[in-house]
Amino acid sequence: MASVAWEALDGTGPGLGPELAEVLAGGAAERVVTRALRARPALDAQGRAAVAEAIFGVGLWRRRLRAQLGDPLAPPALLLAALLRDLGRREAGVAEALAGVPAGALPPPRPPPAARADRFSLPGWLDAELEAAAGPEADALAAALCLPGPVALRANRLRIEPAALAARLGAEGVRTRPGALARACLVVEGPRPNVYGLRAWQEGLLEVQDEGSQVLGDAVGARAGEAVLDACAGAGGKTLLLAAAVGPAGRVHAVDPDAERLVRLRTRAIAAGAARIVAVHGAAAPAELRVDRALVDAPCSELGALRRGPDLRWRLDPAAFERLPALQARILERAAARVRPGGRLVYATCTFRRAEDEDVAEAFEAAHPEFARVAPDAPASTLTKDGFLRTWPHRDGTDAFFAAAWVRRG
Ligand SMILES: C[S@@+](CC[C@H](N)C(=O)[O-])C[C@H]1O[C@@H](n2cnc3c(N)ncnc32)[C@H](O)[C@@H]1O
Repeated sequence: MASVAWEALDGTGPGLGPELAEVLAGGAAERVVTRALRARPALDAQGRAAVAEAIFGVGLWRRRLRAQLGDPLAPPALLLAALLRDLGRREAGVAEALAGVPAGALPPPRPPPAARADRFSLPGWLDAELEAAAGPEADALAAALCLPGPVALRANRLRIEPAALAARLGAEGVRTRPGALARACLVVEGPRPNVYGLRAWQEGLLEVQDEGSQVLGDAVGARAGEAVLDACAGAGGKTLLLAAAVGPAGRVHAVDPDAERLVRLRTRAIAAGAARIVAVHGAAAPAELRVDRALVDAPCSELGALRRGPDLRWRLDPAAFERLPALQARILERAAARVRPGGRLVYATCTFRRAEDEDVAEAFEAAHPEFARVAPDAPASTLTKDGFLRTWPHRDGTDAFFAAAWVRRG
């Protein structure tokens, strides 16, 4: 926050009240930022960045700013002034002028709040989830969820190996290092590039994909020539990784009830040179389909991906999580029926809620003795003592993911 060029808000900050109010009332910050920038076409790059940071920053840090101000009803412009002073480290007078509040409107600064929910600006229910999931590491997890995380890329191994891609990207001015956990991962070092403007992206050599998501795809352990079911394929993040793993002699069967996502998957598969490998089935796989491996990348509360949107935590309704375990169990059950004897089943989520992770996995195996738990195909550092997979933002620099794997006996 301190490194943002806040001075570029000069003249713009005082007009941001309606946009800040919209985000605070539950509007999606990404959309509000897009509209705010469209309404101010004369802004230069620094001005645009400062407006975006102001809206995202107030959206994310609202609870902390209210605590710092000692005022739960502080108006949006005062929250912006507090953001600039307390997190942006500007003088009070400068912060007030940039935010468009009267001089002296900010109360004297207070030390950072002691309570985790205030310090890391967490809704109370999320604070409790972090405590339950991470215990003594909850503070570190909370801190990591407040940062955007690195840009991770996946080399499309149908076309290029990671080392050769790193060289190509280097020639385009993008420095990367190999990911620590996933086979085809490169992590961008230095400033965030415009990935979609890169020649390498236009040639279908890479995808943007969190390293944890790549670890999940790798965990399926798909081999050349195999048939794999991607039972919750969505727009195909993992489908394309699996397509590269099975190669031209294999097949990935993509299923998802969201037709719009499947359209995007199809487009991406064409761009990646995987169109002949991926069979897109719609909401259900053909009744006779049997596969070597099945992945259930289940719909979930997505708490592990909260770094991706600064306002997400304030827009979630925890009451909506109640229905998830039953839905997850149903999808897992359906996918399990497609796995041939000796084949492998992987259940995955991007959340750290036990009710959607271990509890679903353990209930499944209790009902299905024909499935034996095995360690997911993943680096040892990501495996728990119970043989599940977990990645963590604060430990691994990835989103938080969970996976369980089984082999069908017989
Ligand atoms: C975590 S997302 C999948 C992300 C995707 N695998 C990827 O890597 O990009 C979960 C997906 O489950 C799908 N879904 C929701 N209900 C479902 C159901 N009953 N059966 C199968 N998939 C479902 C959603 O449409 C969503 O695309």
